[in-house]
Amino acid sequence: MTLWNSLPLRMIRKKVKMAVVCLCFLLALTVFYHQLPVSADVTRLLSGRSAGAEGGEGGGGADLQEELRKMENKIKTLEQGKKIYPEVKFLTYKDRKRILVTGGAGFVGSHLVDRLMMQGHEVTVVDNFFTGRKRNVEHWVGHENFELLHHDIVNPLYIEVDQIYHLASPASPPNYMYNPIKTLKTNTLGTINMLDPEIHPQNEDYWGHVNPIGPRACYDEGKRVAETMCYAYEKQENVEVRVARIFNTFGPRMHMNDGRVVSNFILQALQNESITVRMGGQRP
Ligand SMILES: O=C(O)[C@H]1O[C@H](OP(=O)(O)OP(=O)(O)OC[C@H]2O[C@@H](n3ccc(=O)[nH]c3=O)[C@H](O)[C@@H]2O)[C@H](O)[C@@H](O)[C@@H]1O
Repeated sequence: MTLWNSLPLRMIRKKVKMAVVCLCFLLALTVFYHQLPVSADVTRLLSGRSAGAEGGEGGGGADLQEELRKMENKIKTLEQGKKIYPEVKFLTYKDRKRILVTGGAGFVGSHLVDRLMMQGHEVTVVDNFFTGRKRNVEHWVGHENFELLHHDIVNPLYIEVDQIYHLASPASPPNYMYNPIKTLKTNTLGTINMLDPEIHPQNEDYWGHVNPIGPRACYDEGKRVAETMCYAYEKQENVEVRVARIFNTFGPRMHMNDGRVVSNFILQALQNESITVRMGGQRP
């Protein structure tokens, strides 16, 4: 055995090797760190000095601090569960109305809700979500002027409001024909439940094609009875009533498979299909 290979010397050799490896690693780490674009800013931030103070130009540290402050505020807002809502007008107690919108989670109803909320009113939506979707009104959920109730208007609802917009009803043919009895109940019993006061949609010079037994009768007749009831309440109980008959409304939030003419046309056009015009275009 030579002196070089003796045990103490072998141990010293091992330690020297390890020290060289550690030094190389530290050297590589330092080079890598100085190549990171944020390293200078982080160093400045940690030492509390701005770029301007250090180099006499720029002010990048102050920008970074501003960004950090903004991010902190965002995190705080998220932690507090605060949501950013569309801007609403402020109405005084005298002008602000408590408004109930039945079917407010539906296509037309949800746009009405947007308008009323932005005008500064207190809005309560009642919907059984048969065709409506929470997502149509989710941008208001949690707002102090907004309330969403999962309720079927066929059952009475005791709630004190100044106005009611009554839109709860399946509107597209496949939906209202799915359960004709329920459609009739919603438009008759549901309307009675809401009459105190009442406003509901359907150009008043249109008198329709009356067919009390056809597949669409559940909707048509239901709406007719609902109108008759509204005016009976107006005459007998002095309930202030407005009736709006809307036709073939279309726009954002409409169901793709709504089944009515405009959405059918749009869908067919988008799919590069022929557009279906029934009865020689006499009626949609
Ligand atoms: O064009 C029209 O004449 C129709 O316009 C709108 O209907 P629309 O918004 O197009 O249809 P949907 O998106 O299906 O909205 C109806 C809402 O009523 C709700 N609904 C339906 C049925 C029911 O029993 N209860 C109830 O709350 C649905 O969930 C839905 O949110 C009105 O809501 C209908 O009353 C009207 O008949």
